[in-house]
Amino acid sequence: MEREVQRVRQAFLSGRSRSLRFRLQQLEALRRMVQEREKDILAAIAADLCKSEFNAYSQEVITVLGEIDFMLENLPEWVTAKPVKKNLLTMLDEAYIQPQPLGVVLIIGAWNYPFVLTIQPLIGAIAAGNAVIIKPSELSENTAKIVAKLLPQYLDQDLYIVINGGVEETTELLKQRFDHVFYTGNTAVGKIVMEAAAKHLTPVTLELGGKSPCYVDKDCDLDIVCRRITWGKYMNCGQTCIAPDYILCEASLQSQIVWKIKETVKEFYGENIKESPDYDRIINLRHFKRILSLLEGQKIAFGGETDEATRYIAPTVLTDVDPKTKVMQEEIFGPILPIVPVKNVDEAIDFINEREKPLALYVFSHNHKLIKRMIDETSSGGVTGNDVIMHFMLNSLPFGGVGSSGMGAYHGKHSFDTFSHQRPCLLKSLKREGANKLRYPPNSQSKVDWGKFFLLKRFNKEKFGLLLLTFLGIVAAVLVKKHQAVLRRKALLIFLVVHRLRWSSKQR
Ligand SMILES: NC(=O)c1ccc[n+]([C@@H]2O[C@H](COP(=O)([O-])OP(=O)(O)OC[C@H]3O[C@@H](n4cnc5c(N)ncnc54)[C@H](O)[C@@H]3O)[C@@H](O)[C@H]2O)c1
Ligand SMILES: CCCCCCC=O
Repeated sequence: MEREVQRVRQAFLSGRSRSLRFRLQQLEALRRMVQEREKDILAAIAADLCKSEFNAYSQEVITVLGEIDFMLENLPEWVTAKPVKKNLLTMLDEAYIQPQPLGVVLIIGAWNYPFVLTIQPLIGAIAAGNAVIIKPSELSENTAKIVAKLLPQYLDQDLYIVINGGVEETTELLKQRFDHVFYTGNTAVGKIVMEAAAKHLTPVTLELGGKSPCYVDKDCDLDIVCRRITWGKYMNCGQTCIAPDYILCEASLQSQIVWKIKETVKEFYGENIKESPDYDRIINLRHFKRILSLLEGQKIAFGGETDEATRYIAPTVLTDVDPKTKVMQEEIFGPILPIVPVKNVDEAIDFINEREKPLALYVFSHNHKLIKRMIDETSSGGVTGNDVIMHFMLNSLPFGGVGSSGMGAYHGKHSFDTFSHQRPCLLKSLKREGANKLRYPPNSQSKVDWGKFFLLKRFNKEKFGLLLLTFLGIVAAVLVKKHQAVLRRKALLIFLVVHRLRWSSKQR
């Protein structure tokens, strides 16, 4: 493992990942890979999650292609140095921020969207000029294999490598020194990753999970609300980090919501859900059993049918759920939707604030003020009002958690920033030492007054005249510097005229 990381570091130190041209080439090659090998990629995702090719394409491949296009379009602008505002002390100097790559980045992916959750961070890391080691999730083994097979066929083989393996390999990998670790997965492992990274003082981005609440106000079009919730909850069989985990609503809405979600499930997946190509399966038996255990003691309004052999769990809704029960203590990450009745929006806000900060928050209401209030009075990684999931799709929005749902963010420019160091650069001249002497010892009241003037723009009245004079001197110096060429030409002209006149008078 050490040797592998060393090889990638050497490739980074060669400097070839840094040029804009190289980054664009690699991103274009990655796009070619996705387009030319689309069938293989879709087949691998399908094998891991019993997913149709349509679903795999629209949930994963589209996002990857969109992200590459966005990077290619904007990268030339992002990589350029950005001049910054200057103060009186630096007005004659050059000051700018230069984004630079961090170095060798480790990306640890999760299994639930196994392609997009490893390739989208990779796009950001390449765009920022880094070398990358990718560790896909071992649970989605088909996608892990295809990623390991295809990337070396299209990308630089020493700068971007895939290491496959489980807990043992990841533990070993995490002992190495990286310049950034980007982890997607559960919160418990997030702590392990952060602890390992801390040993090298390596910064981390943690894309974690949590229970994302969904508040449904009574001032709503429930048909539309329930269609949107049904789509976001049962997509990928509920195995979505930002799926609405549970519904909070007034008790009077409960039965209507149950009825409308049930009708929508029929509309989406037909009478025989098991036969629907649009309904996926649970990743493995461990998760299947974990999800089933959440149903114990609950009132099932509809759904609840299961098939262990195919890891099928029907879209399920639970009503009158007691917040103290197991289903409300951990992230569900499956197709079970509890409804927890609350008295009003105040109680919903308190309910959310009494728990860990979620990855997403959803609020449905015609009342815009109510949505704004929920946003102002709660905290979560991201928010979508009157819909679910959709903030993930807009790459101008940073995607990430807060508190126990994660730290840091990515997507679009936010990925570029995550994988870059914003290097502050100040370029001074070795001239103008007079002004610089003010900061050298021995110190004095007069030097402090100068400091106040330059940095705080505060004047000592007695010395105001002197300061004004100095300021005018600086302005004059700036003007002289700016018009140096013109002045030099004028002086030369005067010199020539004077000499000519003296020469003429001598002749006479
Ligand atoms: N915020 C996001 O973008 C996002 C996206 C997807 C999933 N998630 C969250 O991830 C969770 C589901 O994923 P998961 O954790 O089951 O995925 P997982 O089991 O695939 O684990 C994620 C990664 O961690 C590694 N790993 C597992 N145990 C480890 C250990 N002990 N030490 C070091 N590495 C280890 C795995 O090899 C894998 O690459 C959910 O909580 C979900 O909300 C978050
Ligand atoms: C439709 C794509 C959603 C991806 C969400 C990522 C977290 O699981």
